[in-house]
Amino acid sequence: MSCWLKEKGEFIVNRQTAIPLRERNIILIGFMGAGKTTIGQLVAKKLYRDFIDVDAEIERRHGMSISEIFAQKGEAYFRKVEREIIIDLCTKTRLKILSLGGGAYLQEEVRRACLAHGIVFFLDLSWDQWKEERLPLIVDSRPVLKNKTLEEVEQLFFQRQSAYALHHSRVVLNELEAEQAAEQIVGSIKWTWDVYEPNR
Ligand SMILES: Nc1ncnc2c1ncn2[C@@H]1O[C@H](COP(=O)(O)OP(=O)(O)O)[C@@H](O)[C@H]1O
Ligand SMILES: O=C(O)C1=C[C@@H](OP(=O)(O)O)[C@@H](O)[C@H](O)C1
Ligand SMILES: [Mg+2]
Repeated sequence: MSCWLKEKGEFIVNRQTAIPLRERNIILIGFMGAGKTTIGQLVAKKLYRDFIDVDAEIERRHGMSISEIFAQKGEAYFRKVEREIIIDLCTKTRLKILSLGGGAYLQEEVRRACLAHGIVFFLDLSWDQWKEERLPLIVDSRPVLKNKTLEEVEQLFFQRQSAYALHHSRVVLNELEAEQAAEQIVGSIKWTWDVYEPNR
């Protein structure tokens, strides 16, 4: 398989897809509360592109919150809808900034579609920082955290890392403000565009 490698940003892009790099969707993955929605919005603004938050899109289509969908239709239903929407967005849209829900990327079909058609950024945050700073902010709004002990959440956090490791580029968030993280993503993407698709 031929690929591009940007060592500094750990940037590896599959060249087999015909979509030019500049047109590919930029996809943010990572654990819940890492900042995918917040940072995705900022990246979209900086690049003058449309932003789609997959959770918000699911809520819009159902007229229900994610918590209500989990409670009334169950997690398996939510995962099916999330998978279908992401595959649809990956295969039918370009030039978007997409923020996934933290569990979406655990599904192999989702990973395959994202890696083949988009440019995937992993927003990486340490467990200690997540536990201290993010958990209090999101504990009431994420149904996956409901009725779990801290030990169980920690287990989930580390279980998911092997899926998140399958990315094109990683941003280490520890200590970064959302604005700084967005700047880093934009810098990395522009570098890649200029190096691999000059004169476009
Ligand atoms: N870089 C950051 N530094 C501090 N707080 C942040 C940062 N990014 C996001 N947050 C806060 O963390 C919470 C979760 O952010 P969100 O964007 O919803 O994450 P995700 O979409 O990954 O679940 C929000 O309250 C948000 O304001
Ligand atoms: O990690 C998960 O399983 C989930 C993460 C949430 O999105 P965020 O990652 O944006 O919080 C949302 O999709 C749902 O509550 C399930
Ligand atoms: Mg989100």
